[in-house]
Parts: sequence; structure tokens; C-alpha cells
Amino acid sequence: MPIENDHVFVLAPSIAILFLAALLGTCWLVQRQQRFLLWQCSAYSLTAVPLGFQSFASADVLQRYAVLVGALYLLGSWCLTRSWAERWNVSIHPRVALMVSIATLSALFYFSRVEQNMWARVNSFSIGTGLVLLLPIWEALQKQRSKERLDQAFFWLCVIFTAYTFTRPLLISLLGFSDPKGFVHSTYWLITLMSILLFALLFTVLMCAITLRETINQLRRERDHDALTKILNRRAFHEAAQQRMADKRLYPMVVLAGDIDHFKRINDAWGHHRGDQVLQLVSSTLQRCLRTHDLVARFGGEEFVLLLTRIDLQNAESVAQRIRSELSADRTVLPQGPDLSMSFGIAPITDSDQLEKVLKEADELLYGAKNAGRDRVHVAGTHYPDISFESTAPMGLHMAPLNE
Ligand SMILES: Nc1nc2c(ncn2[C@@H]2O[C@H](COP(=O)(O)OP(=O)(O)OP(=O)(O)O)[C@@H](O)[C@H]2O)c(=O)[nH]1
Repeated sequence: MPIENDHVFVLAPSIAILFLAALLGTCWLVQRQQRFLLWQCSAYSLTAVPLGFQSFASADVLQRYAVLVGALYLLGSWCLTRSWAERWNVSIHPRVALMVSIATLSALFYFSRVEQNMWARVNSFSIGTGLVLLLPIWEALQKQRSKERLDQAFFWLCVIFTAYTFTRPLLISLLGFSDPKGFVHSTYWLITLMSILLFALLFTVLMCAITLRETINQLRRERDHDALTKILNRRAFHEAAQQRMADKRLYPMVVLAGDIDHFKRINDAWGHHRGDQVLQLVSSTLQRCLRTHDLVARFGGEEFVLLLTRIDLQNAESVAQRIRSELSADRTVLPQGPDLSMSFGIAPITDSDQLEKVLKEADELLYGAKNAGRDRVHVAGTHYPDISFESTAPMGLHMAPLNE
């Protein structure tokens, strides 16, 4: 059969939708995390096939295969609902979708085989697919959704597309194109093709933007957080601390440098895995002491740093003492082991201070607490006669065990 020019023209949207499906499929293959991309890709592929078929078929052939074509579209709509449900983290009931699909296919059968009525066929199909698409939207309306602008845009695009699916035959007939006969040549069909292509494009652009945003956010999270304890790392702490220090309302502020005592012994006696659990326990204990605007970070090894806002040295010392007593009483990780203990150095921040200078001071105080026998808190401005400084240890190098 020779391919006519207008056939090629009406086939173009199906081919374009297949390209979009390939794009979404590739996005999923590259990162294998956003499963909604895969469902959307399946929906496009399943829709492009009957769309292409309809562009070629005569009215008689269409009537004969109405149920099969309808079934493919419904399957495509089901994949679309799975994609949206995945995105919004809602569950949809396959049984309801199945019942709607059976009713729709029965109507298609009736209006193509028993009573031949193209208009009723088109309308019953639109209502059926619209109802399937409504399922995840209904669920999403019942729960709190993301306030992110892209997610909001995605949700409303889904709502508009569903409303359009319900009313498409009516809308197009309102425009004056009420005769869907002779499909390939009808304006009705061209408007249908173009609108589906437009929606597919909009969905693809939004989904790619959402995926890109989430990939970047994930990379940022990994860059800023310690993989084991999930709290800030040294780099991110510096960045966040500079911001806090620039805010005059958050003063007085202090830095607490803390270090688990004899952590090497825990590793040696109980294994590295248990050591990791101790690090996680310490970070969660430290996190519990935080208030809004406070920061906690793991600087490396078993060394942690806190920045506490709107607090004086005396109260900061109480916080450190509370952390010490909570840790020593906690038997969750080492039920039969020794009490966990930590040493702290606490230094104040004044608005003219450099962060590095305060960290160094807190670290020297911590070093003093270790020298003085560990399991204690040393606060700036207090005289500790039992300290035997040998030298000023640089940040992070003070943990070498002393010969006791
Ligand atoms: N399990 C575990 N151990 C770590 C990790 N990072 C560093 N360590 C270990 O932490 C130990 C730190 O030992 P030291 O620097 O001697 O410090 P310490 O034994 O706590 O002695 P003091 O600080 O002087 O009380 C080393 O044995 C490191 O191998 C980690 O992510 N997980």
C-alpha cells in the first residue's frame, strides 16, 4: 500500500511520542531510581501504537478493531496512573481500574458491533480513560503533597490532562468539529493528535526537570553529609557555620569539639562494625541536643563538632555534660562493654571571630581534656591545673593515644 503524504503527517505525532518514550526510558536506565519514568515510558509506547494504527485505518477497520484499540489505550492509561501514583507515593486499586476498563470495553463493543454509533463510542471511551486517570489524582488529593513548584506544576498538568480526557469529544465538537468520521482527514483527529502530543511533551519536560532536580539534590546531600552518620561533614559545617555567624540574632554562640574516648579500643575489642554503630549512636545523641539553627558535624574519625546558638558557655557546658551522661548510660550498642565516654572542648564565638580561630581554640581545649584523663569537659576561660600541654595540636591530629 503506498504511503500518502497525509498519512506520514498524521503518523509524525506517534513517532514523536515514541521518541519521548525512548528519552524517558533512557533517563530511567541512567539512574534507575525514578520508577515513574519507566511507567510513563510504557504509557507512551502503548499509546503510540494504537495512535499510529488509527492514523492509517479506515472507519470500517477502526470499527472492527475498536475494542482492541480501546484496550491498548486503556493499558496505556493504566501505566500513566501507575506513573503518577509512584510519583505521589499513593496506592491505587487495580480492581477499580479493571472494572472501569471492562465497562468501557463493553461500551466500545456495543457501539461498534451492536449499535454502530461512532459518537457514543468516542464519548464512552473518553469517560472510561478519564475515570482511570482520576484514580491516583483522587488519592493524591487526600494526602499532603510536595509544595515544590515543579511538583505542583506536575500535579496540575495531570489534573488538566484528566479533565481534557473526559471532555475531549465535547470540547472539540464545541469548536465546531463534531464529525469524527474519516479519521485521517478529519480536523477532529488532527486536533486530538496534536493535543496528545502537546501533553506528552509537557509531561516529558516536567518529568525530566523533576528528575534532574532530584539528582542534583541527592548529589548535594551526598556532598554535604557524612555517609555513615548522615550528619554534616566538615565542608558543609564550615559553610553553614559562616551563615550562622553572620546573623547577629543568634549570639551568644559556642563551638563544642567532642571526641569519643579510646575509640580504637572499641574497634579492636568489638570489631569495626560495632565501632560504626557507636559512631551512629553518638551522632544521634548529639542531634537530640540541637535546637533550631544549631549544627552538628562529623569532622572525621571519632571527632564531632557542634555549633550551638543563643547559648552561653555555662549552659553549653551543661549540654556537654548531659551528652556525656546519656552516652555512658546507653547500653544499646555495647551491652557488655565499657561505658561510652566523650571529651569536650568548648569555646565562645564573638561576632568578630574567625571560625577557624574558634575551632582551633575548642580543639585545644579538647586536647587538654584528653590530656587531663578524658571523659570531661574543658571550657574556655577556666583554669585547669592538671593540663600538661606539650604543644598546640593542629585540628584533627590530637587523637593519638597517650601513654598512660
Ligand atoms: N569503626 C570505625 N572506626 C573508625 C572510623 N574512622 C576512624 N576510625 C577509627 O577510630 C580510631 C581512632 O583512634 P585514635 O585516634 O587512636 O583515638 P582513640 O582510640 O579514640 O583515643 P583518644 O581519642 O585519645 O581517646 C582509629 O582506630 C580509626 O581506625 C569509622 O568510620 N568507623
